[in-house]
Amino acid sequence: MTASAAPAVPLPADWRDFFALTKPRVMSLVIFTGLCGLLAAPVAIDPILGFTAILCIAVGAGGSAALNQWWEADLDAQMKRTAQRPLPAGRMDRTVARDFGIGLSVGSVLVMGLAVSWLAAAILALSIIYYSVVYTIWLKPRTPQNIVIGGGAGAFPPMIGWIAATGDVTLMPVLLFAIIFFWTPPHFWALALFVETDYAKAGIPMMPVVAGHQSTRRQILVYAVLLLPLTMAPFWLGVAGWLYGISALVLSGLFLLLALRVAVFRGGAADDDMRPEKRLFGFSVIYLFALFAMLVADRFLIG
Ligand code: HEM
Ligand SMILES: CC(C)=CCC/C(C)=C/CC/C(C)=C/COP(=O)(O)OP(=O)(O)O
Repeated sequence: MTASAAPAVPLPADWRDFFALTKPRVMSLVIFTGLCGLLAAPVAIDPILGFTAILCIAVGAGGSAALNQWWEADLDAQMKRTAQRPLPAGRMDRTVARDFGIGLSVGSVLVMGLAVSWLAAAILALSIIYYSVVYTIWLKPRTPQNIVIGGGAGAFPPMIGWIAATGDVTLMPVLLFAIIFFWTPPHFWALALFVETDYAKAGIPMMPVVAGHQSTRRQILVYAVLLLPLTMAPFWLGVAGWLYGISALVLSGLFLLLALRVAVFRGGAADDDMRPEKRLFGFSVIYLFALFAMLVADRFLIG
């Protein structure tokens, strides 16, 4: 465990620190994919219940992010990218962050269960435990495959949204899970390549630290190749229409080109020039937003 020192300085935590503790920028995509899962489902959910379900996904994701930072405060203090977070910067007491994380997590699961669906609540609980315990405490410090296995946590929200609307699991939510699962390694390894020195310093066995640049780049390419048929599957299987199919082809094609640039062409960039990686990371976020948005557009415009 990395939780130890309580800061000796006054703790001027305000609402901005609590908000930051929920990793709002990262979780925006988690919440968006959850909303898309709910809207893409073939059953229209009552708007108040739908809003409650999304709120629970947001609050649960935020709670698990707070627990992640409670556990990793000492690690975060060692990395430039994370050193200004509320805990390593000493603006908040650790137990407050822990209790905030537990409160949000438990509250979100209970409200989801009582108001929407206990199956959705169970999967929300599983995602929270997966991120804050299985990934953060167990996998992240132990194996370079941490995010491949841990990626499951972030892949559940569209499934939760779908179940909130329909009450059951069919092929489509499983495909949506698989898309995010296979998207996560290129998303994260691209970032890990350009912040690699930080992870090495903190002793975290991220893939670029353990396997080196070239091996990580090749693995990014493998996942990008797999993503193309996987994102096309809903169209091929007839569970999404042509608007989604064309969008998935274009978006996954671009993603693959950027991954090829990372692993093969490099567009003239030298090995230590991480511009191709930065571009792939930036596009990975736009890619997932756009893919899920087109899935919903397809459902409403094409049927
Ligand atoms: C185990 C899986 C994942 C890992 C290890 C990971 C890691 C990261 C890290 C370290 C960052 C930089 C964040 C920062 O310093 O602010 C980041 C950014 C981001 N991640 Fe992930 N991520 C994962 C999965 C996901 C998933 C599943 C989603 C959404 C579906 C997601 C969405 C985002 C977004 C939107 C950003 C950009 C935030 C910004 O605009 O700065 N990530 N990710
Ligand atoms: C509904 C629900 C519970 C969703 C959870 C979603 C989930 C798994 C998100 C993971 C994304 C994330 C913030 C990774 C950060 O990795 P890190 O914690 O290793 O990054 P850091 O170095 O920035 O702390």
